Amino acid sequence: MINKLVEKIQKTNAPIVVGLDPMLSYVPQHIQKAAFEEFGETPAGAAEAIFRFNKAIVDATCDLIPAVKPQIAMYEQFGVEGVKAFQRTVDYCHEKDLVVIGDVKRGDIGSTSSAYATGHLGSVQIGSKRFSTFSEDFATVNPYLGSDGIKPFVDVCKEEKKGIFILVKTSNPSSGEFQDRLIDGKPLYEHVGEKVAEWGSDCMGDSYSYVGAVVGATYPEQGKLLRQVMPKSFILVPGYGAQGGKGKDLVHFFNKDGLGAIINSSRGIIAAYKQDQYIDRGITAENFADASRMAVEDMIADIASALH
Ligand SMILES: O=C(O)c1cc(=O)[nH]c(=O)n1[C@@H]1O[C@H](COP(=O)(O)O)[C@@H](O)[C@H]1O
Repeated sequence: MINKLVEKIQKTNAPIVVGLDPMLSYVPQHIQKAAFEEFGETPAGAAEAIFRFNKAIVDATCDLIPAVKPQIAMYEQFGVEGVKAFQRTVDYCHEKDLVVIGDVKRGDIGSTSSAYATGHLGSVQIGSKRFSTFSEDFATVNPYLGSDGIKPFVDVCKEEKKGIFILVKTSNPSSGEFQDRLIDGKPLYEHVGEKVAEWGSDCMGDSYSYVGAVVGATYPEQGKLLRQVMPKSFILVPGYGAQGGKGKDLVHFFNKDGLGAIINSSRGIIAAYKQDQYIDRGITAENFADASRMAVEDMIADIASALH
């Protein structure tokens, strides 16, 4: 799957991910109203509304982008119905030939990580049959439990040719509380980056490993260092747009081959229709998906101009 991700980035010339984080408050009223008329003001109604919202955004952007990243918390808040909307979203994005990064941030003791890896990336045995259930292409993984929490994900990645992105230096304001703590003279995130390089060394695609890292756009200096520490790992870079990251901050996340990083924006794309800059260009809640397309085009141009 890492090879497919690289190919799709090269084909679209767009190292970006559209983050499908559909808070109900981002879903335009006309979509909510139609879903509620059919399913009521219920979790099923909300789930239908967020799926319709996602579908419109995917339809408007899928020819421009290599990948999407649905964030499962946004769906789980609606319980079982929300999880069904997550699954429908994953399946619809696959129909559109997009690489799907499940932002599930899992990680536990080995046996439990193994079940997470099976559910999200692998297939589950039921009697004499096997089923692929969620079937994302990549999942985000939390490394706090150490190697035995990671290994089951790596094993499934090897079998299924899937991939993971391991949290190394997160984009949020408090990320330094633990991640920047010095251990043996080096920050914790650097130790984790070294482990990511080690875990990924025996699961290589053509040019990059199946084991990638998450490093926030909001920490460009750390990104520069981690790029050197993990030369063969793809870096998923959230924090662009709504969290303040800009194209110029991203230059050192990429390798000399122009690859090695994929930048996520969620609210900046899916809620673009609420921004003045797009309202000024004729956007209303009715044509919200056109604003998402414009935001994708603007993001691609911003990153390209920073890299050249
Ligand atoms: O793993 C992630 O994707 C992630 C890691 C991180 O360090 N920071 C971060 O913002 N994210 C996710 O990336 C998305 C960012 O959303 P926006 O700030 O709206 O672009 C959310 O889904 C976050 O959960």
